[in-house]
Amino acid sequence: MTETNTRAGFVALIGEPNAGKSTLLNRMVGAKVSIVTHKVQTTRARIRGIALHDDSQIVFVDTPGIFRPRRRLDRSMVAAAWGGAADADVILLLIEAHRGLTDGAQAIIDQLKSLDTKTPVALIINKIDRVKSEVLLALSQKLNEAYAFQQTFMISAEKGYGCADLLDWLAAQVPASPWLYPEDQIADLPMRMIAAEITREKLTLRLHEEIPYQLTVETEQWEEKKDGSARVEQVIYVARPGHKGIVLGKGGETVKAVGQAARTEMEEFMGRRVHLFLQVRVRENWQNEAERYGEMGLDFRDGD
Ligand SMILES: Nc1nc2c(ncn2[C@@H]2O[C@H](COP(=O)(O)OP(=O)(O)OP(=O)(O)O)[C@@H](O)[C@H]2O)c(=O)[nH]1
Repeated sequence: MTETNTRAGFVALIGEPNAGKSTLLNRMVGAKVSIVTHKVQTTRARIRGIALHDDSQIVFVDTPGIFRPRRRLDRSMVAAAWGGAADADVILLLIEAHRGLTDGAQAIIDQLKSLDTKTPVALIINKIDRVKSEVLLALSQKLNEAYAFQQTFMISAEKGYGCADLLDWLAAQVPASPWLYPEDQIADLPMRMIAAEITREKLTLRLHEEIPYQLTVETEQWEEKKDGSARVEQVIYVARPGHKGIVLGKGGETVKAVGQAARTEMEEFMGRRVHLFLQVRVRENWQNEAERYGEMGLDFRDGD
């Protein structure tokens, strides 16, 4: 390929929590780089995935779900989301077909209007597999009255409907440019952080209610072994002493199951053997500690 034909740019995915941003990112990139669960607000970092299509390299910024921030951590997440949108070449606003124009979606549209950016915004009506086709046209009209979207796509990120058209369009939208990343790179997150995200996803799937939002996972040690395997040591930080027992489970069975599931996925992702060691520690104030934010790819905002 000659460099003169290439295109490259950033695409920001915005939308309410659970709109399907991570699912869409994974479908576009064709590999699992951002964690997807049924629970809201699982995405904390500005994870990027890279899709190659035609001669275009499309770099996705998977932002945290945009919602009304209360806690300090939440405010950092929201700031990261809008920061990603403002820097992008294209913004995709995801709306859930069965929920329509919710108050939360309207708040995002209001924020978009105040963004003072010429960045084109496309409307992505996602989860069309969950509604009858008759409702889609009316929903699309209503949303296009609320904001002057450049383009509307109706998709199912999960089933793949409409995703090829969206990818074609994005490939044509990003500006003429040399590629920004080496061809074989699918995520610019360091492996340590991906490994921590994998463990956090497994914890989120196993634990209930508030606890997943009150814990964080860090990869403390990463050792490359001579036989090609990796020895990975991670710490699960919980916010309250009472949570430690819950994460450990009876006789340590919860953390053991989490570790097994996480190890299997890390091995699939990296294509080699992994020895994973998990520890649970209480750190009551972790949500207010500046260094944790840097590790999650977020800015720490001082002052409450
Ligand atoms: N039926 C259906 N479900 C979908 C579709 N796309 C995503 N989902 C589901 O919706 C849920 C949320 O998807 P995510 O991709 O994690 O959503 P997100 O917007 O990244 O969420 P946050 O990280 O909380 O911001 C998951 O259970 C997905 O499986 C779709 O096209 N159809």
